[in-house]
Amino acid sequence: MSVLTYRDERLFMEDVALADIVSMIGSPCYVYSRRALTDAYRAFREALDVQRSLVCYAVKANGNLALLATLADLGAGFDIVSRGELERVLAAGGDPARVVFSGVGKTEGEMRRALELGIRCFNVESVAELARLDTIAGTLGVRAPVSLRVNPDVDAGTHHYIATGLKENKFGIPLAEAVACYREGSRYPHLSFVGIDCHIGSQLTDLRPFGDALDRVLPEVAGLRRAGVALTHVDVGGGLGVRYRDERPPTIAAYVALVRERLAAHGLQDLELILEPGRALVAAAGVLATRVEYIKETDAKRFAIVDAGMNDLIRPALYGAWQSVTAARRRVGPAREYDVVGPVCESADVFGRGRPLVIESGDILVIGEAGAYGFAMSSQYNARPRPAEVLVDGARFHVVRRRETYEDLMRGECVVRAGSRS
Ligand SMILES: Cc1ncc(COP(=O)(O)O)c(C=O)c1O
Ligand SMILES: N[C@@H](CCCC[NH3+])C(=O)O
Repeated sequence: MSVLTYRDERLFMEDVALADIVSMIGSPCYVYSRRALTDAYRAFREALDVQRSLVCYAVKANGNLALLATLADLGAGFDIVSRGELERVLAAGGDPARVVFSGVGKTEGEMRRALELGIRCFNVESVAELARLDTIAGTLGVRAPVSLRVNPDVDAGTHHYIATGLKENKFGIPLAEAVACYREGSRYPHLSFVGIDCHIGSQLTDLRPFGDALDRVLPEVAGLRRAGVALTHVDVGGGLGVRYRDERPPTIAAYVALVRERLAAHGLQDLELILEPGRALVAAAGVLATRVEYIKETDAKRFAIVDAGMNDLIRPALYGAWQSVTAARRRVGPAREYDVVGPVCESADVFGRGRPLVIESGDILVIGEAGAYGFAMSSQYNARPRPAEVLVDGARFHVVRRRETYEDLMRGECVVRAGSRS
């Protein structure tokens, strides 16, 4: 957890003690490091330097406006999958001309809004979607920029819930069918085929599947070029993994080097390169801080019951994902093993099993690598208001999303008693 360091006995993010944040704004809370986010973005930019390129942050990983604004200010583009994400990008000052729109189920309303704003490109995932986009662009009197998301039928070697590049997955268009669409592009008078896109899954810790996918897709791009269909960009999606426990994911530099080497091998180095990283930008920049409410010992187990639950961070419950658990105050004494569990009424509400800790009730625990798919996947299950989000910036911190209130829990609802007139 390089974003965190102990100073004396206290755990710091940048120059702020996590326990100080919690004592001021309460628990649980997500805490993000602006420096870590900026460093990760710059690592992509530096690796890409010599190639015309655009880093489109995958908003789904964490759509907090303060993080989006940080990335927009650095010049990032954005990969969105819904109108809601588009509105977030706009609210954060993102440039629609740097937005790519992915997703298998874009509605008419979403397409219309994105066309009116003049987004960079639609990553189209089916022939039916092509037809719909063509019609809507026609009614608006514009040409929609299109990149087909192809499904290369490659095993990403990741958790099967987050693998997207196999032919049985719902994502993308089979390669041969996509090639036919490009060749018959004139059938769609209101579309302009500008790029090709491929995203095979998330949390990839090996370069090989990325290389395999490129080796299937790029020869087709070269073939299309020979046939007179000149695309201007290749979008390689996201998916670069991070280290949660003992994984050894490739560095950003090694990943970018592989992509550039494959483009050059197929004579496509002049194409613009688009990337859609999510996790690799934000996972390590964030933690979830939570207080130990109770320590409970039974014949079978010792539990640390914390005030965050699976509704706040679902990855361990949903994927069996391992995330680090560290005490915000280092105590001396023998470590004991705890199952770190939340208050939610589900046996899956476990953040970690058998974790060695030296803690007392009231202590703050810090769940690491929680910046990606943490708050973004949170819910109010068990009628639990969602946590606050905080951005650390050097020695200062800002609440960038206030904790939800009990009024927030019931917002928009009303009571209708039997016999009421509508
Ligand atoms: C189309 C698309 N692009 C980008 C991403 C971001 O993936 P990751 O967070 O693994 O970089 C995803 C999510 O897997 C995605 O579905
Ligand atoms: N939610 C997943 C990643 C999904 C990626 C979505 N395309 C995770 O936490 O690992």
